[in-house]
Amino acid sequence: MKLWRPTSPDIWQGRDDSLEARNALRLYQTLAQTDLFAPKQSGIALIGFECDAGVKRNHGRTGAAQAPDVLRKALANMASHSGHDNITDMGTITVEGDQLEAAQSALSDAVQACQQSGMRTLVFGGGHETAWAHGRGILDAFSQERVLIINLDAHLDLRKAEHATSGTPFRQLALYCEEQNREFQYACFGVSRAANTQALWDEATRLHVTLVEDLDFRREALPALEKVLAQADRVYLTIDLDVLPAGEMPAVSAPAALGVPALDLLPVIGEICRSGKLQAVDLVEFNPTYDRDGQGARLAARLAWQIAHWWA
Ligand SMILES: N=CN[C@@H](CCC(=O)O)C(=O)O
Ligand SMILES: [Mn+2]
Ligand SMILES: [Mn+2]
Repeated sequence: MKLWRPTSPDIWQGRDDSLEARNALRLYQTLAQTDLFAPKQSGIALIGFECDAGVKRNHGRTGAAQAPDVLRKALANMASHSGHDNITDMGTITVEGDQLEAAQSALSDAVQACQQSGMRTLVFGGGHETAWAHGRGILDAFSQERVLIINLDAHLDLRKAEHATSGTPFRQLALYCEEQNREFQYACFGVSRAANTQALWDEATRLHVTLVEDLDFRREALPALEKVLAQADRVYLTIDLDVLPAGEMPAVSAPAALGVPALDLLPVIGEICRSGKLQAVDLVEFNPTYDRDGQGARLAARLAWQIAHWWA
């Protein structure tokens, strides 16, 4: 398949404790690998989207294209508990030069095929241009259902632009829903008023976006979540790692000035996982160039670990 490659065998490696006990296993030992064009009937499809062409177009700091394999490596050595033996690594979609739209179409098609086959999708981006591709795949897979998009992000990513960037995915998904006469159900939690212009804020109001600001997160996130979940059949959760405080997550293109700590985000993520409606998750904007001693990768991998555990 063009624009696709399997994960190299040296990525899924770690410590071997298996002589201590049969269940002393780590994730690299319980994970399966298969080709992207051969989805299974259940479980979690882990797909990499090795792309920062959208970040580049959005004048951001590139480097997110290196994220998928760095995140896989950080996940590999974590202990394998319930849910982790459900993960199948289906390799990585790549982008050729500035051919972002072709890579996004490849990801959308792969996501739709995995979902229609019975798998849920966990995508390691990539810049937030990942979300136009992942979200479109989910909307296409569930064309008769109400799909709620939950974005944990300092940014609204509702920019107007002639072509796709990392700042436009939710505007693109809104237009896609409008073309199909579907309701655009978008909630952005942890958003920073200081990191979004009034024009973007006005666009969010026009599109009836549910907003929970970083300042109000502790008080408002769970009640707001309950409301939006009640009106949805399926949920697509996209986690832009710049929602975290820069001290916890320096490894992003646009670090947050304030941010929402992981320990505040996790109860919200837990509720989403337990809703029974969660179909798709991605972690985006991780940029290894700016990591410190692998701490950012470890935190991002722990979020993925926790989601796979709760999802089960
Ligand atoms: N993915 C989105 N990124 C932000 C970047 C903001 C910045 O560079 O400061 C956005 O477009 O709003
Ligand atoms: Mn974003
Ligand atoms: Mn962001």
